[in-house]
Parts: sequence; structure tokens; C-alpha cells
Amino acid sequence: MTDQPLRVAVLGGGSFGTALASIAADNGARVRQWLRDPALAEQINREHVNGRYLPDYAINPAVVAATGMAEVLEGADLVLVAIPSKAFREVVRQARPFLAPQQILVTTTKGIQEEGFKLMSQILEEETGFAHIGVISGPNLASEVADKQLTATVIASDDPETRTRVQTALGCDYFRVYASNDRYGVELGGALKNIYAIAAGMAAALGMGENTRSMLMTRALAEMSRFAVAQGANPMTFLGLAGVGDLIVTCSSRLSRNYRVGYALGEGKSLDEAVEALGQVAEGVNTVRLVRDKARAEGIYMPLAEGLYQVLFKGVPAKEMAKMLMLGEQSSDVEFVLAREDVQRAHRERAGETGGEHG
Ligand SMILES: NC(=O)C1=CN([C@@H]2O[C@H](COP(=O)(O)OP(=O)(O)OC[C@H]3O[C@@H](n4cnc5c(N)ncnc54)[C@H](OP(=O)(O)O)[C@@H]3O)[C@@H](O)[C@H]2O)C=CC1
Ligand SMILES: O=C(CO)COP(=O)(O)O
Repeated sequence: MTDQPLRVAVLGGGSFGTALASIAADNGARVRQWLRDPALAEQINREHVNGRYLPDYAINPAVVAATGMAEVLEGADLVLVAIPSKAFREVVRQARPFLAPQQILVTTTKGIQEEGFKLMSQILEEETGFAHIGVISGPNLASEVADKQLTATVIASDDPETRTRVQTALGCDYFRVYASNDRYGVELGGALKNIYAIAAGMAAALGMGENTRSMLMTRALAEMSRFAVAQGANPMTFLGLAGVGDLIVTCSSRLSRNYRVGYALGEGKSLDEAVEALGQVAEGVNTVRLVRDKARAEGIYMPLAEGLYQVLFKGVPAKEMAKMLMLGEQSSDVEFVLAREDVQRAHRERAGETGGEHG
């Protein structure tokens, strides 16, 4: 490493991308941020504020925003990609001609691509073939990060250089960066928890209490872990910041967009109305459909994901679904302390009883 400051490029002008750009600049990096809206880029450069996504927070004046990929990526050591999953591959393809193999590429996006059920770091890998690939995930509501509330995140990568570079670039007295080598588990946790944040928002709007929220979060963790195990992932990763940590924050806060969509649904809005009123992406809406379909296809017992799917896309009233879930078979609490054969037998019996249906 030379003495010159780390050069960080952020792709995306949304709230989390902006918050991370500002941290990196606080830490002394040279920071360039790519976004497609020239007026917003100009506002960031002139007023040091992102009026569309983070209007109440000052951005470090050293962050330079631009709409040209080439100038943003030129010489970057670390590239953070903070683009919603639907547009992620398209933007990485736009960036590809200006990327080089020694660069570190890190996704912050908590979503899943429908084709092939791909996570974003897999897209980074597929589109570039580079070796330094990572994921940032954790309980990181962007506006709280921008407000410098004490926060922790996880950088997950099987590449040690990626982990240490990101810890150096972003770690500071209000943002702790823990490392993990379980990239898949960390990324999966971030995507899955959005499903349950929608359910938690809905429950809150329906006047359900704290016992209910606690039950929901804990059973969500059980369900997420079951899904992870079926995908060959290590469920222990979900005990960390990117699993239970993120589940707690997004199931508890109106700052979460997924929670807010759920809340609007609980108030009686249609899914289209709820999404439109939000005006930003709530990844969980798409994720619940993809995960529910995969769970059905692979016989993974996920009653909450199935129930939420029925409410969102099949018009089942949320209260009715909650009642049905409460009357469903009373299964075991922590499956991992049971013998594997007992868990498998219980799942087989349940599948037999319901004819393979969930819920
Ligand atoms: N916000 C949060 O609290 C956190 C978010 N995350 C994750 O990080 C990801 C990115 O988050 P965040 O910064 O919040 O993003 P936002 O949803 O706030 O903003 C999305 C950004 O992506 C841009 N974008 C969307 N579609 C395209 C496209 N087709 N081409 C180019 N640019 C596009 C938007 O541009 P435009 O404005 O022009 O549409 C905007 O700059 C999210 O998917 C989320 O899962 C992770 C932790 C916290
Ligand atoms: O992931 C987040 C906080 O960790 C942000 O959640 P939302 O996308 O629901 O706002």
C-alpha cells in the first residue's frame, strides 16, 4: 500500500450509498459517487446534501458526485454497489468496462435476482470474474448511519484483503465493521429479514402487541435458519448482526421501508398503494415471492413467508392469516437442539398432513 488515500467509488445515490460515501470521506478516503440524476449530483456537490434520499443530513463535502461511470471508477481501490436488486446487474454491466481485477467490489444490496435466485455478490462475480468480492450487511438504517448513531455492520468475504480494506475504509468511532468469511450466509440473512419486516409492520398497524412482535421475530429466525440450512448455508451466521441484528431493527422501526410497506398494508392500503406511497424500493415485496416459491419447490416449511405471500398477492386478509398461523401445527422451538432425525420426521409428517402445502 502507498501513502495516498484510499480511493472509494460508490455506485448509487440512494440513502445507504450516500451514508457510506460520507463515512469513507470522514475517514479520509477520496470518494466519488455515481448516480444517474444530474440535478441530484449537482446538489450533493454544491450543498453537500442529498435532498431526495437523505434531506436532513449533511454529507461530507469531500464526496464528489457525478453521472459519468468512467470518472467515478477511475483509479478506485474499493467499489461499493448500492443499487436495488432489480437494477443491480444492469448497473454493474454499465460499470464493467471501467473496472479492473485488482479492485475490491462490495455489494450493500439486500435483495435477490429472480432468474437463478442469485444474490448480488454472485452477480458481481458473474459479471466481472474478479477475486475481491464482498458483502456489507447488518442493522444499518441509513438515516441513523447518516446521523452518526452508534452502529455496527458486517463485511463478509472469503477474501481477507476485502475484509480488512472495508474495515479500514468504513470503521470509525460511530460505525464498527465486523468481519465474516460467510459471504453467502450474511447476504442471505439481509435479504430474508425484509420479508419479516413487512409482516412486523403489518402486525403493528393491526394493533398487535409486543408479545406478538417477539414471537414473529423469533419464529422468523427459525424459518430463515431452516431455509439457510436447506441451501447448504450455516445458520449460526444468523445469530450475528446480519441475521438477528438486522431482523430486530427492521422489524421494530418505522425507518425501515419494508416495515412501512407492511404498516400501510395493515392500515388497509393495497400493495400497489403501499409501494407507491413509499416512493422507494422495499426489497421484501419481491423477496417474499421468490422465497415462497423456492420453499414450495424444495419442500421447506416456511409458514410465515407463505402467509405473507397469501396476504400480499392473493388478497387474504392479514388478520385472517394471523389466526390461521396461530392455529397451525405447534412445532418445536429451537430445531437445532433437536436430533436431526426428529426434525426431519416432524417436517415429513407436516408435509404429509398438508399434502405439501404450507401455512
Ligand atoms: N436504506 C437503508 O437503510 C439501507 C439499504 N440497504 C440496501 O442497500 C441497497 C441500496 O440502498 P439505498 O442506498 O438505500 O438505495 P435507495 O433505494 O435509497 O436508492 C436507490 C439508488 O439506486 C438508483 N437506481 C435505481 N434504479 C437504477 C437504475 N436502473 N439505474 C441506475 N440507478 C438506479 C436510484 O437512482 P434514482 O434516484 O435515479 O432512481 C438511487 O440512487 C438497498 O437495496 C437496500 O437493500 C442496506 C442497508 C440500509
Ligand atoms: O436493511 C435495512 C436496515 O438494516 C434497511 O431496511 P429497509 O430496506 O427496509 O429500509
